[in-house]
Formats: sequence, structure tokens, C-alpha cells
Amino acid sequence: MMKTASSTPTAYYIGLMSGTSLDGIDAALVSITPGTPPKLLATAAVAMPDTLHAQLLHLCHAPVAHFAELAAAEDAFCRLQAQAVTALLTEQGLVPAQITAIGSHGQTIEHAPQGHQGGPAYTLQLDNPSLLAELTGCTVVADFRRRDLAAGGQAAPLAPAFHQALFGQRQGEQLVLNLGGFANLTWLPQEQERAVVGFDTGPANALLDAWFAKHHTGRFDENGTWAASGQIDQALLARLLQEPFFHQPPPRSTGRELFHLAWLSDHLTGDEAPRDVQATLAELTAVSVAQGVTQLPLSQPSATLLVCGGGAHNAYLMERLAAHLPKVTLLSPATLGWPEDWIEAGAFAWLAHQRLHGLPGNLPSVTGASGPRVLGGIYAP
Ligand SMILES: Nc1ncnc2c1ncn2[C@@H]1O[C@H](COP(=O)(O)OP(=O)(O)OP(=O)(O)O)[C@@H](O)[C@H]1O
Ligand SMILES: CC(=O)N[C@H]1[C@@H]2OC[C@@H](O2)[C@@H](O)[C@@H]1O[C@H](C)C(=O)O
Repeated sequence: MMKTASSTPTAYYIGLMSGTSLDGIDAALVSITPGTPPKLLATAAVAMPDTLHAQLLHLCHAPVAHFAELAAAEDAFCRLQAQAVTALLTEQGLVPAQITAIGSHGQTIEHAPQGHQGGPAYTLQLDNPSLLAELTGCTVVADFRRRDLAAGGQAAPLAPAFHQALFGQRQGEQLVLNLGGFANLTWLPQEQERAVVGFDTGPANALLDAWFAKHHTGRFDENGTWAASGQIDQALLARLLQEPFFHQPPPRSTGRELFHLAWLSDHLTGDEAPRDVQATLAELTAVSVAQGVTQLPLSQPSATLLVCGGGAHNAYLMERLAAHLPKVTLLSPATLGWPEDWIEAGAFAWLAHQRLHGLPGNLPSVTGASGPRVLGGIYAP
């Protein structure tokens, strides 16, 4: 039986996110006062060491992983999470007892909401909430996605529910875009009784980073400078856009299982200049997001789109997005007190709060689950 929010006082949560870009752990200290939008108080980021980055990337693409390899990566990942929590607590002069709970997303290793070759649906996040509780002395809430999946949902994207909690009280309809490893879009209606729309639009930084790393040292194309030096290959773009995912109606979510370097290679003739491919991948992200916007039930074509995620720092990608959405104003959520890099970590702080209060964390209109569900499990310190 679900409860409604009670009039409990302000509580402090830490949200931990390591997204599909595998760039590091983001930790957000969030205060939640029932009835008002969550507030971002402080942040800490711990970069993913090269060895763990390579280990996790390998696991994402390994057909069969050894359990010892999984366990080692999970342990290293969890210790990195604890490092981020400790950094945040120390910096803020807080002790674990002042934190109501940590919400831990874990590291997505594989996401197959449709199952694999006729098998059951699954989504796999590497996470060890027991060890995290032990290392930090805080209550940990984790495993947010699988209850939605069990209720017939995609288990992703989950962020739209948080977007609603953050921006839903603003005047007029709201649009939010996350440019992470993959991109997801949220439409918040002006009328409270209408359902929120949200779905993954396709690949974003995951493919851009992978192609960049194949041709350069370094993890990503700073500001999209390399992409900007290339030419968009329209024929290649057309072939990439034929992928059925781009034509599926929501609910839909995706990940590295579909969009990876081998998928890209299958569409290349071999004659393309690498920088042109990078420009075309940025275009693929911009076009698929723009196509997603056209599917939204906007009440007027001119809207404001809050752009979050690391892709918001890619000047070339933002330029292409603006070119494909001439009537839409792109805005940083920093103007509303939530800098673009911290919304996802904030979402998992909020999801921990929802779990502890017996409140739903999913939006069935987004994930396709058969109803609202309380997400995640609780691990006491
Ligand atoms: N200055 C920049 N120029 C270009 N790209 C950038 C810049 N800063 C960050 N990025 C991109 O953002 C990525 C990180 O984004 P983000 O942290 O939102 O990903 P994530 O947490 O993995 O997201 P998700 O969970 O949504 O997949 C980097 O891997 C990089 O591709
Ligand atoms: C399975 C998984 O980890 N999916 C991520 C990924 O990264 C972006 C997009 O694909 C989104 O669907 C999701 O992350 C955010 C936090 C979400 O669930 O809203």
C-alpha cells in the first residue's frame, strides 16, 4: 500500500550516479522538504581511473564474464563511490548520521528490457549496496530499475519523474533533455492531470567517446572541436537513421548493447575520414533528439528545452541541436539552481527519498510499467 508524503522536516540525501559514459562517480548532496522541489546543496566528483574504466567497458561488451572479474570491478566501483561520499561529507563538515540515505544507481553493464534472444527481460547494474553501507556508515537505497522491469516497464528512463519533481511546478509546459552516454527527453505538461512523456532518443556521448578514443588518446572530444573540423556525411547519417530503434514509439530505452562501435562499423564503407564520422555521430544525436521533440505533444512549437548531462558542454553538439530545433530555446538548468552535470545524481537522491517514504519512483506513462511502483531496496548501515 502506497503512502502520501507526510509533513516530515527537511532531510539530507546523497545521490550517486555513474552513467553510461563511464566518466566517473557524481555525488550530489540534496535536501528534501516535502512539498517543495529538491535542492542541490553540494557536489563531489571522482573521475573513473583508467584501469576501472577499461575493466567496466570490457564487461559491457563481454559475452560471458568471469564472476571473479565482475566481483573485482564491483568492489573497485563501490570503493570509488565511498570515496565520493567521503569527499562530500568531509568538504561539508557532515557526519554519516546526518544523511538520511544514499541513493546508488550502480553501473549499468547491460540493459535488455526486451530480453535477449527470447530470454527474460533484464537490466544489470553493477553495485554493492551492502559494502557501500559498511564503508560509509549510511543507509543505502539501491536496485532502482528492476521493480519497474518486473512490472512490465523498460526500467528506464527514470529521470523524468525527478524532472517532474524539480520543474513540474514551473509555469507552462517544460522540456528536459539529458545528453549522457545516451540521450533521454522529458515533456512535462502544463496541466497536472496530463501524463508526462519521456523516452530515450538514442546514442549521445557513448558513441562519440568510443569513436574519439579509437582515433585519439583521451576520453572525449573536448567541446566537439574534432567533430567540428569534419563534414557531416549525409549518406552515412541516412544509413544510421534506418536503425529500427529510431522509429519505435515510446516506451523505449536503449544502451551499449545496440549502439556500439561494431554497429557503427557495419554502416561504414571504409572510405570515410574519421573526423567526418565524428561530425556525423554528433549529427545523429542532434537529429534523433530533434525527431524526439517532434513526437512530443507540445502545445506550441516555441518551447524552452533544459539541456543537462555532459553533452551540454559539447559546443559543436549544442550548435547542431540548435540548428535542428530553430523554434526551441536551449537553456541550462543552472539558471534554475541545478547545474547540468548534477541532475542525474540528484535524481537518485530523490529516488532514495521516495523509497524511504513508500512513494513511487517510476512514471508508468514513461516506462510502460503496469502501474506506479516503489523502487529499490534498503540496506541499513
Ligand atoms: N567539455 C566537453 N566537451 C565535450 N564533451 C564533453 C565535455 N564535458 C563532458 N562531455 C561529455 O559528457 C560525457 C559525460 O556525460 P555525463 O556525465 O552526463 O554522462 P553519464 O553520467 O554517463 O550519463 P548517462 O547516465 O545519462 O548516460 C563525457 O564522456 C563526454 O562525452
Ligand atoms: C539502463 C540505463 O542505465 N540507462 C540510462 C542511460 O543513460 C541515459 C539513458 O540511457 C537513460 O535511459 C538511463 O539513465 C538515466 C539516469 C535514467 O534512467 O533516466
